[in-house]
Amino acid sequence: MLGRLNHVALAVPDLAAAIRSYEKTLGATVSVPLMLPEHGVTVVFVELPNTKIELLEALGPASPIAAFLAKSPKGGMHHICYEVTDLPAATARLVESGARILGDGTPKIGAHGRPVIFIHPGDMFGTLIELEEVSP
Ligand SMILES: CC[C@@H](C(=O)O)C(=O)SCCNC(=O)CCNC(=O)[C@H](O)C(C)(C)COP(=O)(O)OP(=O)(O)OC[C@H]1O[C@@H](n2cnc3c(N)ncnc32)[C@H](O)[C@@H]1OP(=O)(O)O
Ligand SMILES: [Co+2]
Repeated sequence: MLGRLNHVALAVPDLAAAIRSYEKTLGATVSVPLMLPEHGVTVVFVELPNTKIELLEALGPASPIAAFLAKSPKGGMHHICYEVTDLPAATARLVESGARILGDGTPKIGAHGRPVIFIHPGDMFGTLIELEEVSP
């Protein structure tokens, strides 16, 4: 069921500062900021040879990142995203196993323009897990 690790997401209190640090200090290639109000985030991707780092800043008062930063003001690891080729089948297996799918339980379109879901961290041993559907 699981494919590649699509990204590791880090919540940051100041995206501009994080971009500068990744570009200047780590010499990274960072995408341009993308505002995604439907997710309550502004996001950039740090390209790595084997996966991506997603840097997330809160967008709007209802942002999940704002809630995260209220508990961890300096930021931190927010979620990891696995690729799957059949999101409906993966979702059905998770629901059948008793895991909670966050939001209204249906996929949203993520930053890559593909369907994503999130699994409640309480049902994944304390880590927020995102699944992103990719073509087989
Ligand atoms: C860029 C677009 C897209 C992509 O394409 O990649 C994204 O990645 S969007 C990213 C932002 N969107 C989301 O995170 C959506 C899913 N998240 C949520 O629904 C909520 O953030 C949450 C996970 C339900 C947490 O809600 P919150 O209100 O912040 O806290 P709760 O009190 O309800 O938390 C319950 C429980 O979960 C623990 N928690 C909270 N956040 C995390 C986390 N990031 N990782 C691990 N655990 C987390 C929290 O501490 C609570 O634990 P207990 O107290 O033990 O119950
Ligand atoms: Co993500």
